[in-house]
Amino acid sequence: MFSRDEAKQDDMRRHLGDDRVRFYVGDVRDREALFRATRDIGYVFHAAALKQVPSCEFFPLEALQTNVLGSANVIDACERNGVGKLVFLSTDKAVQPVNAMGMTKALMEKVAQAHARNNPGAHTSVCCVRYGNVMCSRGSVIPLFIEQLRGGRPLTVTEPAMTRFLMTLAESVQLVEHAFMRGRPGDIFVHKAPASTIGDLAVAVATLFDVEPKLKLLGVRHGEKMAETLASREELAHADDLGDFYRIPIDSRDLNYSLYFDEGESTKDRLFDFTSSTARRLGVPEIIDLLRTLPEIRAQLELAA
Ligand SMILES: O=c1ccn([C@@H]2O[C@H](COP(=O)(O)OP(=O)(O)O[C@H]3O[C@H](CO)[C@@H](O)[C@H](O)[C@H]3O)[C@@H](O)[C@H]2O)c(=O)[nH]1
Repeated sequence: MFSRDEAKQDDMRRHLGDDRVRFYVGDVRDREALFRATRDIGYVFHAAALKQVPSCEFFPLEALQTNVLGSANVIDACERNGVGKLVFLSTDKAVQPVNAMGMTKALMEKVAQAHARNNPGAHTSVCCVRYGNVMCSRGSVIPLFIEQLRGGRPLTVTEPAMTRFLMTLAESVQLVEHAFMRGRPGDIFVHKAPASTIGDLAVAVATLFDVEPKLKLLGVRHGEKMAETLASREELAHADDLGDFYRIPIDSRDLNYSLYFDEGESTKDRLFDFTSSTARRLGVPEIIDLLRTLPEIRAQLELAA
């Protein structure tokens, strides 16, 4: 476990109570600290990131240093220490990005793909997963809505028609496991997640906690999109459909495009971006059913009972 936050590490150390887990305090910006932490390690899951959209808008160079240069450092440390497999965690906000967080995550994906393309015999195989919103993750909108309900306050909704993909933590872990088991160098894996509007999500959370929903509209925040995209049509044109997932392989052509003149991409015209406004849309009853499956929500419902 390598991270900057010693308090969270301490919580996890107590929670796991397992001396096979080693903890390193450090920052992915620090190459030597990473090098020390990846010694004698078989596999690495790289989740370190600046991930809050508004704060990255105010401090884009901080996002660049952690999300792009830090990720390059992770690859470098893994290569130097002979780590076999590396999975990068990315986000739907990296596709056709409009905010600094998404732009830096898009560049992180490019760093992983360039490593795969430029080093065909590399010891370390790097692939990526792209998440949508993980329901109930720390600092996200569902725990915020619950806190607002508990305080008897209205739910602050940015824009009711805005849509987001909904993924459970269990599904996001499955996606990482899938990439870990099946990923080839440079692949990007995407879960075919359903989506909802934020207005419906707010109503579903209030209904579940048996409160008459009252919404306070905030307006779209810095750097937000009305809908997110998990895979672009250009990517889907050459993606493999794996049932619950798409695998997007690297474009392995070299820079000599004339060699590929005849290949064309005839399927592209028939495809659409996979976005949270075109994905399977969950209505309020379906969102409630999904919320009921989450351990965090169950615990909150027991508290409220
Ligand atoms: O008071 C609030 C806060 C947020 N929202 C909306 O709720 C949705 C989700 O917001 P939030 O939970 O803050 O997540 P995002 O800003 O979408 O970003 C999260 O989800 C991304 C995946 O899309 C991850 O990459 C990010 O790290 C993670 O913070 C968005 O449509 C917001 O506009 C509200 O309506 N009211």
